[in-house]
Amino acid sequence: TLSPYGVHQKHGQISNQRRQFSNTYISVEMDDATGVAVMKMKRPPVNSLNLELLTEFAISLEKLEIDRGCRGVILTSAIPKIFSAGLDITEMCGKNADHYGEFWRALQEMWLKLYGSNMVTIAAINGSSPAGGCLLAVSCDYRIMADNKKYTIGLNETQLGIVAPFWFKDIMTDTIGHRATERSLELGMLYSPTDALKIGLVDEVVAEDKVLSTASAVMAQWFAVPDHARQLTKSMMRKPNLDRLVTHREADIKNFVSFISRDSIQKSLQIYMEMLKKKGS
Ligand SMILES: CC/C=C\CCC/C=C/C(=O)SCCNC(=O)CCNC(=O)[C@H](O)C(C)(C)COP(=O)(O)OP(=O)(O)OC[C@H]1O[C@@H](n2cnc3c(N)ncnc32)[C@H](O)[C@@H]1OP(=O)(O)O
Repeated sequence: TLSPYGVHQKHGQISNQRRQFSNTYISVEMDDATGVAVMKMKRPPVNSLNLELLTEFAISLEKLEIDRGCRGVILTSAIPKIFSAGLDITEMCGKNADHYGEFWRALQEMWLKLYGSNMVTIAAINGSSPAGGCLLAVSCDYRIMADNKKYTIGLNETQLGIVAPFWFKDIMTDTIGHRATERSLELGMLYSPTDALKIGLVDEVVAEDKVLSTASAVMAQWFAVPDHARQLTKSMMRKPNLDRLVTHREADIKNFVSFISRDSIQKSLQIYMEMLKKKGS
């Protein structure tokens, strides 16, 4: 068995088989010849992360983690122009405290599995990726974004009147540095692919039709490093952030539930949702 922190040598299976498994909101295609799984989010219209999607995400990753043929995952979207719109705001509006708690625990669980994965994880960001969408991307080992100035990525929570939790902030800081994170989070900034590349929020920007092929090529480079050495290094780099959430998990849930239940926060989220709906009509 693998713990989120454990280290496990994956043996690639040589075969030409492609295996697929699909849930309601996640589909996975596993290529046994390469050891790479392509995991696609497919929740129209914008891949917003609801309880079901988060649960399926965590289960799919868990399945791949224990699959000895799988050494790497490319995370992408089946929805054109959108990677993920972040957390489903309707999960944080007008529900009761038990629901908020369950939702937040599912988000934590998904993140512990993704960020703590022993596999090589590459985000193929083929569309907009605000807030929780950005969290998914920065939790991967490498980020490739489609070159389209209409797409944005960043932690824009403050624009909704909410606050990115400490573990979002920690990995953003690890990715782009303290000063850039401070400014970015306070202002709730969303970056174009070119600007995201400049600050190191993504690692590469490529033509839209090259995102997946580039992800496969990068995966091959990462596979050239012996798994055990790469995994031990990843674990050493990420363990403090994982431990911090595990240690403070219940307090983090309590804090989220109490914050999101406030009347003023509910009002802010409702106004934001109305603004989104108006924009769309
Ligand atoms: C103590 C800690 C406390 C709190 C921490 C909480 C952390 C929160 C993290 C988050 O992730 S919050 C979510 C932040 N997300 C956003 O701000 C993105 C909002 N969406 C957009 O900007 C755009 O929708 C888009 C993703 C850029 C796509 O634009 P497009 O024009 O293609 O689509 P449209 O805007 O028309 O949306 C279609 C449809 O989808 C609904 N929608 C969009 N985003 C969300 C969402 N995140 N949750 C729920 N629903 C969403 C939108 O209202 C439209 O619905 P309609 O068709 O019924 O009008």
